Amino acid sequence: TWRALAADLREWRPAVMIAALDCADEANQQVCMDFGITGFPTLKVRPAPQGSGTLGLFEVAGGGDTAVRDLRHSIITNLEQSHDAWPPACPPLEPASTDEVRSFFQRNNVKYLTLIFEESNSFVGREVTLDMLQYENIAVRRVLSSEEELVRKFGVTSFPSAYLLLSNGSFSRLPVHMEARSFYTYYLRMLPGVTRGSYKLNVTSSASNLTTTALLKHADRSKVYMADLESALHYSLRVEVTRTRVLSGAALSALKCYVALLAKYFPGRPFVQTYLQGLDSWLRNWTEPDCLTLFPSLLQASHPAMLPTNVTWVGCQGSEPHFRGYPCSLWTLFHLLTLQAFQSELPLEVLSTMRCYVRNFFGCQECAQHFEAMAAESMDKVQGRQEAVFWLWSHHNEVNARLAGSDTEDPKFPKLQWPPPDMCPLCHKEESGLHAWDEPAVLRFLEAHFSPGNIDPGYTEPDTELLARERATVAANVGLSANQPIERDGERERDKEDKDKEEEGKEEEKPPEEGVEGEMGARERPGSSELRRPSIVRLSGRAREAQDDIVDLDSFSEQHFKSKALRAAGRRRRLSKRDTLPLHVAAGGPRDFDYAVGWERPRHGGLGAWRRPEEAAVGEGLRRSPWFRVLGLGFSRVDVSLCIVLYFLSSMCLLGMYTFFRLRMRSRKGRPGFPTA
Ligand SMILES: Cc1cc2nc3c(=O)[nH]c(=O)nc-3n(C[C@H](O)[C@H](O)[C@H](O)COP(=O)(O)OP(=O)(O)OC[C@H]3O[C@@H](n4cnc5c(N)ncnc54)[C@H](O)[C@@H]3O)c2cc1C
Repeated sequence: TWRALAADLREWRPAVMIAALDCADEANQQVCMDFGITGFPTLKVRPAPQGSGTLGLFEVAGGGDTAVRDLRHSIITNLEQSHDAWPPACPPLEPASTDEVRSFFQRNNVKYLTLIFEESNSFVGREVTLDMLQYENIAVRRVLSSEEELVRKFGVTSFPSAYLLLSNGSFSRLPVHMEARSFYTYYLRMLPGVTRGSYKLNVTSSASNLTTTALLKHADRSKVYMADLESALHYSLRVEVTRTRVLSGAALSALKCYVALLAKYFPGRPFVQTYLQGLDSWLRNWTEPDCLTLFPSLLQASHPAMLPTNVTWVGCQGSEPHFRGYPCSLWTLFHLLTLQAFQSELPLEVLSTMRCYVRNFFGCQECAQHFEAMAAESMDKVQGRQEAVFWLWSHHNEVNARLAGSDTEDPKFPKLQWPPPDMCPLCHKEESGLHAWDEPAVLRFLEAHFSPGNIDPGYTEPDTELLARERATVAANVGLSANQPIERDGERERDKEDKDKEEEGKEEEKPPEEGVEGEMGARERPGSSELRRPSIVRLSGRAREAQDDIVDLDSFSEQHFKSKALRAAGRRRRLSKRDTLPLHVAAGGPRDFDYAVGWERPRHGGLGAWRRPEEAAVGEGLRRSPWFRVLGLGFSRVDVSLCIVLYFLSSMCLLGMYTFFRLRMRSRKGRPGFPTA
């Protein structure tokens, strides 16, 4: 549709230009967000900027099925409404008056004037005007049927009809076979003396059809690649979800379900799992009034929380950048999850989450509509876990069949009924001369193919490099060099001791909210009218105005890790006086945890399963510390100790005075009694 539209409006340049922007490409994420694109295809009209430089965007229509004619009409209507920013190269589109026509040749140096008589709701006149924009020696104006004087003068009997006026005052009706745009345009372009202008579109080299065909990575199609899965997570959470301007209601629930599912079943690297689990607990509770209190316990998890930010397609690599990639990885991810959830009590757990995700976030709107239609037809009928696996497999094959031979098919990776016979010979059989699937064999194949053991870590960034980079980022964020320990024993320790005391004093003096806010990003401040959001909620430029919540998963990871390091630094400060445990997480030293134990993770362990006893002890201490602050009412430890000492001394003093006076009283009472005898 868009290509047809661009071809149809080619002659309208320079008044109207059609440009395509690939919003599926992460490199265009910002500009697509600025334009408010939440799915594609979407068509936006941007009037040529004038003075103020404001965009003044308005949406014309969405949906690839909209007819080119309707889109063309919408563009004209929107052009006419944008009085403030009339494109400089756009001819007048409003109807001509009798006076204007009468004096036309005195004011314009052209050979021909074409008048198209039409009803007010007709677009032919304006379309032909724009079609002839690049042609010289001719002008086109529309005249409405209500312009009686002109209608009478030209003897117009039907609408639309076109009349050609010459500068000598003679006129004639255009002898066309059909009163239609293309017939008018063709006739006018053939007139003697009418020539095409010299307008040329400035095409920069980047706009030309240069495709960089990178060397294809070696991929074994019998494997599932972790690089594809992590790229899918990155793209879905950081690109696709953040396109949603208002994250509330159904979209928020869909995100929560999606993240909860990932946290539960995604067989990822431990730091990715920690990231997902952290995000899940945060999202799960963020509407509750006390949700933020759960966050500190998460920060005590010893594993760094991280989701790699690079996109690397391996099993989903296309022969050209616009083929395969993300949609392929999303299918792969959900197949994997249906099989990981095989023990789940809820057969629809994965499918309904996928349905919600696709409906709310999947950028390809056409795909989302097709998927929703399939889901509405039969998804609810799924009874058991095995049926859920089969439902996704068979419907994916349905999509493969529909798309085979379409222009979205990568010629190097044709759409097949999957798994093909060479991948799973036992999956195929013949029944009465027709192909049939052997379902038990298919299930066995799917279980093996989408098992964690079949996930190839190839092309993922090695854990050590990723963590080192992350540490460097965190260290930079907290103002330390990557190789510099946050604190060393001995000299540095003693030098810092006094400073520490000071800082501790200051820290203890802070009201309890501030201490917590430092870790969690935000908290309602007493006296502040505005409820501050956790720092993992980013307000995008546009959303900021409307105060819409956009969960910024990048900053979630960053903040999570950074605050963990900050907290650890604080914790270390306190611990360092008692022992000399090095702080490894941010210091770049050997890790005090072993996360590279493989891809498996404790299924039901949750966060606690990753915690070590000493962390639990430290956690206890930290959990108590806010109470200490509350009881201390802002006094430092020194203040409290002095109070206790003074209290003790004054008590002793009182006790001494009491004993002294009591003894004296006794001795006085006894003295007069002696001489009575
Ligand atoms: C929900 C959804 C709906 C979509 N709808 C459309 C649409 O309407 N129109 C459109 O043009 N594009 C649509 N797409 C994209 C399209 O389906 C492909 O994802 C895309 O064209 C890339 O194709 P591919 O060759 O990489 O393989 P994909 O079809 O994406 O498959 C990815 C991988 O999954 C495996 N696989 C293939 N078939 C199956 C199966 N039946 N069961 C299990 N695993 C399988 C293979 O290893 C394959 O490499 C949709 C994508 C999704 C996620």
